[in-house]
Amino acid sequence: MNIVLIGMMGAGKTTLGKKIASLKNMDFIDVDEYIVEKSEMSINDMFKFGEDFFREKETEAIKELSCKDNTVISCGGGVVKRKINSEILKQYGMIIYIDRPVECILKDINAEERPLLKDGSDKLYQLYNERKELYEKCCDYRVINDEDEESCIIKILDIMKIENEG
Ligand SMILES: Nc1ncnc2c1ncn2[C@@H]1O[C@H](COP(=O)(O)OP(=O)(O)O)[C@@H](O)[C@H]1O
Ligand SMILES: O=C(O)C1=C[C@@H](OP(=O)(O)O)[C@@H](O)[C@H](O)C1
Ligand SMILES: [Mg+2]
Repeated sequence: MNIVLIGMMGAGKTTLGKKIASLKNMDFIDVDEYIVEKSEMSINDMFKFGEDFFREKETEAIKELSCKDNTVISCGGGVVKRKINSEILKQYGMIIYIDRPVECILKDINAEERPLLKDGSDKLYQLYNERKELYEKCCDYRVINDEDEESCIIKILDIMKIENEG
């Protein structure tokens, strides 16, 4: 059984995914880190070739993860933009949407590391509005992450417990 984390950039997918995996003795894969390692290029550099260049690599990476089991897979925020990605991820396991308010995200995010935010943080509100329906449609569970990391981890562990018992 795999856990797939989706949600906006800065929602906490990478941070929470690592912690959940370690607490539950599961493997951890961050799709962005996987792509960066494989292509030996930073995400920022990939975006210099256009967003599609990165999205192709993202779809390729997701396809390659099909052999995974007992793994927490943290995706990049834009993974739901391509229907094919959502379809593949649904087969991998339980999809949890980490829904963190944009105001909270803005306190933590380093916009320089996120190429899509180069035009300013208003862009984050725009992306949130564009994507929230896609996240909701793609997920099995939605977790509101508006407190500290620990509170969100407890919510995710509760969902995993319910799934295991059910
Ligand atoms: N409640 C919270 N949940 C997750 N991350 C949080 C929380 N509060 C603060 N943070 C910080 O916000 C940042 C989230 O970034 P990251 O895990 O890279 O998100 P994502 O992978 O979704 O883009 C981290 O620096 C993390 O320490
Ligand atoms: O939302 C997006 O389109 C993106 C989110 C990033 O991942 P995180 O959500 O882990 O920050 C990364 O994949 C890339 O910068 C594009
Ligand atoms: Mg991440």
